[in-house]
Amino acid sequence: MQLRIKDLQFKFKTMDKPLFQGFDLELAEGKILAVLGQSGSGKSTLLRIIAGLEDRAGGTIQVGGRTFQDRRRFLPVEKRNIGFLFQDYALFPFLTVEQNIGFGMKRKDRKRTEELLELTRLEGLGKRYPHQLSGGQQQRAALARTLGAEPALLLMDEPFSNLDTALVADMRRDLKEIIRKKNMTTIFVTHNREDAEVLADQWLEL
Ligand SMILES: Nc1ncnc2c1ncn2[C@@H]1O[C@H](COP(=O)(O)OP(=O)(O)OP(=O)(O)O)[C@@H](O)[C@H]1O
Repeated sequence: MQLRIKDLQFKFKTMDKPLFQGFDLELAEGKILAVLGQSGSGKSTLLRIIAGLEDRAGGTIQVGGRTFQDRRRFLPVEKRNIGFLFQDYALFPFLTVEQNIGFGMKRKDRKRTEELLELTRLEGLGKRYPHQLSGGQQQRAALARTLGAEPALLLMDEPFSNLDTALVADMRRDLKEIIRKKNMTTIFVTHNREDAEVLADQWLEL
């Protein structure tokens, strides 16, 4: 299993009831999990806990054989090697697409940058700045940057919510193909059951 969560416990200070209690989850390498559920059910919080952005969760989290947290340890976010794709793309506006992709890499590598540009169908657009790209291209550039860091797990929070509906079907297909080619273990949050139907191998209702 690429991801193992055992007996997760989590509650925000302001809450009476825990958001997670005795929660378990397993995901095999290369599989795509869709997380669905009503507003406020804890979807984004689950991603934040896995990424190490919430440090008060109980239980065990292991990714790629590494323990992110257990009773004794808590690995900080920067040591977890998690790829996070937000709905607002989070590209650096003052860096070109190539520079954005290079930013995530441990060692700058021209060849790998070119490969990622090709994989995300951005050949020839490497020298552009994010504002010179369409929404779908920005989304793919953000994915290329995230993949450049070779994450052990890819987390996406509502990856399609800022895209025009006309683009969503293409983007779903692109994303699926890219994730499959890279054999990326992926968790994504969505409100849209169609996203889950097209993209996911596994579903989780929170
Ligand atoms: N920093 C915080 N402090 C206290 N409560 C919080 C905090 N962040 C989120 N919450 C609460 O925790 C619950 C889960 O929030 P979360 O953002 O994980 O939900 P979600 O399922 O992603 O919702 P949505 O579908 O609306 O994005 C909500 O009730 C929210 O109000």
